[in-house]
Amino acid sequence: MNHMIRLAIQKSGRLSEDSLNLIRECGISFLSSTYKLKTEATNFPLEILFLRDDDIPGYVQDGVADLGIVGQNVLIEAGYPALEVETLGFSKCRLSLAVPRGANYTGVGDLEGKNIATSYPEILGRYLAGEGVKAQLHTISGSVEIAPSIGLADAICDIVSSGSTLLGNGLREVETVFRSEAVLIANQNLSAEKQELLDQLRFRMQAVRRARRNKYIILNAPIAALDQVKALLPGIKSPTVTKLAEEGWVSVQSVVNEDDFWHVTDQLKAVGAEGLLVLPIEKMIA
Ligand SMILES: Nc1ncnc2c1ncn2[C@@H]1O[C@H](COP(=O)(O)OP(=O)(O)OP(=O)(O)O)[C@@H](O)[C@H]1O
Ligand SMILES: O=P(O)(O)OC[C@H]1O[C@H](OP(=O)(O)OP(=O)(O)O)[C@H](O)[C@@H]1O
Ligand SMILES: [Mg+2]
Repeated sequence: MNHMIRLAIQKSGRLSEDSLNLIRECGISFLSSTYKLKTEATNFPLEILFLRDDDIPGYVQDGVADLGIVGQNVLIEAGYPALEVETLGFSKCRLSLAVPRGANYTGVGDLEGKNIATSYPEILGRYLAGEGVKAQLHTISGSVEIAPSIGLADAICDIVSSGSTLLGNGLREVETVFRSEAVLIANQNLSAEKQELLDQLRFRMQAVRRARRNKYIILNAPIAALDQVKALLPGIKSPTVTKLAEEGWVSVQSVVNEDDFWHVTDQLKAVGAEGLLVLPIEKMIA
């Protein structure tokens, strides 16, 4: 009986570093080198395959790999949405339509009858059908942003993050077609043993993600402001409150969401909190 689970990740590209970091932050150790396309973890029954990202959904669907990490854009384009089991919060980007900066564009209807270059004909085709627009799609596998300037297309649909590639190629983003982030995908017919390993991995990944989204905060506050501080820092169950040696003051320890951090800090200071210390959290198990 094979009790090892096989995870496919991108060999080199936008997903690689964050995928490797996530596995390591889950407490899994392994040796990796540029030339080795397969490695085994030393402290978890996990084998890691290093592949082109486009091949990962098909391999997981067929059971060649049990698990994979890919962008939702690649997963949906490949036609296997049901394989997704966990969003991972990195490699966030969008698939957008763009036209030459000077082109007259009033709405998606303007693309009727036009040539559009893309690496995502399935996702784009569905989007345009939903908008009732008929266009000619030219599928190219990379450097899509060059297409209008060499007369290959009137518009493009490709991945955008900062927008610098569009800017550098004289293009203007006009419609968001799809929003994407990295996801963990899994074969749908895993053995009971592999399902158990997947559950363990998901548990660890969730603890890592939760920890990344939160900070540990320690502060001093006058006892008179304690109720307001508690309301601002509810923590996981409730904050820890200990007396300071100085009369009339307490130390409060709690957890705060990164997104709320600056807003909450301003309010804490406004009610008299002092000496705030903020620490990263390594793992967070609810
Ligand atoms: N600029 C970006 N910012 C954030 N995420 C991105 C960006 N570009 C791509 N991604 C995400 O990362 C995934 C991999 O992108 P990458 O450019 O490395 O793919 P690729 O060139 O097709 O790689 P491969 O050689 O493995 O086929 C994309 O499918 C997308 O989900
Ligand atoms: O909006 P931006 O921040 O400029 O990012 C968008 C670019 O990033 C990706 O390409 P990448 O740089 O990964 O190169 P690739 O074409 O080799 O995949 C994507 O295909 C876009 O071209
Ligand atoms: Mg690819």
